Amino acid sequence: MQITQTPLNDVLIFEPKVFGDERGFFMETFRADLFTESTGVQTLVQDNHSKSRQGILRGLHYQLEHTQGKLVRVTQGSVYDVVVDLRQSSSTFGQSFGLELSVQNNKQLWVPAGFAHGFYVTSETAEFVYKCSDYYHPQSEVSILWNDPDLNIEWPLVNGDVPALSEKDKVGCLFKDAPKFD
Ligand SMILES: Cc1cn([C@H]2C[C@H](O)[C@@H](COP(=O)(O)OP(=O)(O)O[C@H]3O[C@@H](C)C(=O)[C@@H](O)[C@H]3O)O2)c(=O)[nH]c1=O
Repeated sequence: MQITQTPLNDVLIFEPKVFGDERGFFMETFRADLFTESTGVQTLVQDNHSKSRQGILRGLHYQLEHTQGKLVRVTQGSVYDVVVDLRQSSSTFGQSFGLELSVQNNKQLWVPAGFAHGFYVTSETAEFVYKCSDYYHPQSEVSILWNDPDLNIEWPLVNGDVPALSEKDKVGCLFKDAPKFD
């Protein structure tokens, strides 16, 4: 497993070593020892799996209570994945970082607690799988608008289209009005 830093504090990329042979491939996708050593997080308690069509954008989400760190990856297709640092004490507060996660590159992104997270599906369909450090808490969930003018995220929109959003994400809040972390 190769672990690399990103431009945002505490956001890490995990790249498993892939062993290919005539049968196909093998890779370790998660090891608690390496994970805890590099993130400081002891336990991941919930696994999620979603499937989306091309042009779907989910995000930018976070929970104010039961704040979740998320170890995210793609098991089919490709997405553009984005994180936003909402921690006012962080030197990268207010900055975003995006990268492609795909079944080809096998990259996993560690999204620490205190970040908003979202992704846009660039392949025909994509399956998205992630482990979370705390449980779903819809009462404290916040959605920030994908096209917030202050964040100015460069989504790689297919054919320049407007992304398809859930009703909740259509009425997301602006970054400037979003509740932040200390
Ligand atoms: C996230 C989640 C949703 N649900 C339910 C609620 C709802 O009926 C249905 C779909 O929920 P949503 O529309 O919120 O799903 P989705 O838009 O995929 O939400 C996810 O987006 C990405 C970007 C994240 O970072 C995740 O943490 C999560 O917020 O699934 C759960 O039961 N448990 C969960 O953990």
